[in-house]
Amino acid sequence: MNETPEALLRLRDKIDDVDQQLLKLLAERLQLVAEVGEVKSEHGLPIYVPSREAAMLAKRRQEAEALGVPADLIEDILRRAMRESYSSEKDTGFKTVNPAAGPIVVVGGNGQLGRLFVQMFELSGYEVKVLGSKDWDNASQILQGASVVMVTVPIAKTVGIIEQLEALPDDCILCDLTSTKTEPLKAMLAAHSGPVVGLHPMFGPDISSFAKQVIVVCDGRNTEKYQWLLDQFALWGAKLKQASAESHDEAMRLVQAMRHFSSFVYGLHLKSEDADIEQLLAFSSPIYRLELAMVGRLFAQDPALYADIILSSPDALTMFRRYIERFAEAVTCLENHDREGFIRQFSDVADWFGQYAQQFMGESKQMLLVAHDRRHID
Ligand SMILES: O=C(O)C(=O)C[C@]1(C(=O)O)C=C[C@@H](O)C=C1
Repeated sequence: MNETPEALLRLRDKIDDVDQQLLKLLAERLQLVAEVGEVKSEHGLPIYVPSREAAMLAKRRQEAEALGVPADLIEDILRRAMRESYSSEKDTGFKTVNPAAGPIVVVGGNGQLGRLFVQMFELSGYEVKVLGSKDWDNASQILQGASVVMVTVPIAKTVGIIEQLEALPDDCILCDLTSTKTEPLKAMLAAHSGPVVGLHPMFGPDISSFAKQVIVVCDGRNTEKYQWLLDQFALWGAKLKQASAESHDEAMRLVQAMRHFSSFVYGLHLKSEDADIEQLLAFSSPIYRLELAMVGRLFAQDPALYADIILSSPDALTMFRRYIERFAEAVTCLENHDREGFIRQFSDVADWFGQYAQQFMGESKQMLLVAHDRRHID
């Protein structure tokens, strides 16, 4: 075995020194960000400030280039640092947008998503009560004086639970976090005569902060009375996207039902083919590794949740049938060795994607680079 040359050892020592200086600078940045968090929670300013980020990144990129440092390198580092900023600033707490609000009741607040909202409301200075499955005997007491009742229970139970809510204070905001919106919204409007809003957080409970996370908002009734709740979410850094319940549910057919179902079938196919995951991993290209991660992560989660998400999506099954037909047609095209036909269809789809194809090419390239950085090969 070759000895490590003395010159290399000396250079590595110097690199260690530089990395330690970087570490100290990062610690200093984190400390400043913690102070920013204090100032923001005192003044009620949002965690996420896209204009500041864009201006700062543009400036640093310019300065990097002047120093012969790749601009993408400093952007990667700063974006990663800002992810820490979001979660650090979250821990300092948030201004209470509506200090006069009575208790916030989270129905299903012991579930994972429920717990996340309980934590965020508490960090924002509200009194929070949980109405769990074992608390229904005391429901009227728990709901007394509530300013918000947030329903976050499994999809299949949502409408039943909403119908079970009785004696809500007239001006209390009734909202839900279910991943379908038409039926829950209808049920909420029927159960309550006060402000109603349907919400769908487009993320799972494992996020470290709400910064840049999307919440779909479907108006039910009395927008002006629930606006403070949306303002509170915005302070957490969330991006609110207004939609009708129907258009939301239609989009979810593709965003959720189709997405999860095709991952499920691909997993089923791998299992049925008795694929050797070790070998697939060893031979995988970066994009296949990402595909395995995307499919495999489904099977680390609750099957009942996915069954409910897929089954609750209106008309998803008829769409799956159309998908199978297209799949079969595409196979037939190949069986017929119709290379021209395949290329023609490919080009038609490419035209349909238009400029998004290039955009997705760029985005996925970035993801692949990050995934590759994390790779360790012995
Ligand atoms: O400058 C701010 O407002 C911050 O909160 C700090 C910071 C950063 O880490 O630089 C973090 C989040 C914002 O989106 C912008 C910048």
